[in-house]
Amino acid sequence: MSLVGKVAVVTGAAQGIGRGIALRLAREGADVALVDMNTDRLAQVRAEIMALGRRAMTLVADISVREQVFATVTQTVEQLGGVDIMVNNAGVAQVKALLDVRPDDMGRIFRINVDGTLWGIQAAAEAFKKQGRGGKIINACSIAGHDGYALLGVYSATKFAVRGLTQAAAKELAPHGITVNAYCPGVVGTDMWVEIDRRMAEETGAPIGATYRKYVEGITLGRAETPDDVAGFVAWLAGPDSDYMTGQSVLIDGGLVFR
Ligand SMILES: NC(=O)C1=CN([C@@H]2O[C@H](COP(=O)(O)OP(=O)(O)OC[C@H]3O[C@@H](n4cnc5c(N)ncnc54)[C@H](O)[C@@H]3O)[C@@H](O)[C@H]2O)C=CC1
Ligand SMILES: CC(=O)C(C)=O
Repeated sequence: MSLVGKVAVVTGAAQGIGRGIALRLAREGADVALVDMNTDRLAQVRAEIMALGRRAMTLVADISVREQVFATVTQTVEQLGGVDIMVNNAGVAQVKALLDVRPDDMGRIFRINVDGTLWGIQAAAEAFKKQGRGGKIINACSIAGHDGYALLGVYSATKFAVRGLTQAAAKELAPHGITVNAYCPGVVGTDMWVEIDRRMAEETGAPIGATYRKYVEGITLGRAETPDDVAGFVAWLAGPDSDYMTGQSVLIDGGLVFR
């Protein structure tokens, strides 16, 4: 257990990849503050973590609102005694042809995926600097932050932006002992992909399930990714073995994209 005595904040922790990360960090010994807008599911994840013998708290917040993100970190420090790891995981997808995108389509997804990630970086960095013992910031990127995908163009743009923020923050925060990295999953069978598949069907006329199957067929390891596949890597990024790594957005996708 590499994270005993550490406190982590995980956004988008009520389900999917965020839930998987929160549980894995707790299994590695961390206490966890769970941030999301889905109150009921947050409470379930909190109960799961407490059953593992770790402390857990829930914080209902919209990560696109800067003050709310700062409040989650402040409350974590007050209630769990500090903060060592910030996982900026929450994000949303959007399926739309680029030529159909209008100004209203741009705002929300950028506010959540890009602004929300930056507010998380800022809030964590402020707390880490005050504590004076460094810290780990870990952002959710995607294969779509390495390649642009048809009908996922605006989403891809947000994830390329996350890579840029990750690199710049790594450079700005290194003098404070803070590392900043990102994980880039491939096709993880969460609610996000159920919705992507449904919207792809609407946009292309493909049957429900066909887009998901097509993406999965491209995975070298021959199966879709699970939240646990992502969580193990994030736990490594959160732990001491990644201390010499910063500014990286690492593909953890079963061999879907090769770089
Ligand atoms: N599912 C996949 O195949 C992949 C997902 N990702 C990224 O991983 C992250 C997690 O994805 P999934 O678990 O699949 O998604 P999901 O849709 O299953 O879960 C996302 C969670 O984030 C929360 N959330 C959304 N907007 C929020 C906001 N403004 N404030 C607070 N919480 C908010 C939702 O309530 C939900 O609990 C996202 O950043 C996504 O872009 C990256 C690559 C692949
Ligand atoms: C949801 C996501 O990032 C992809 C490209 O599958």
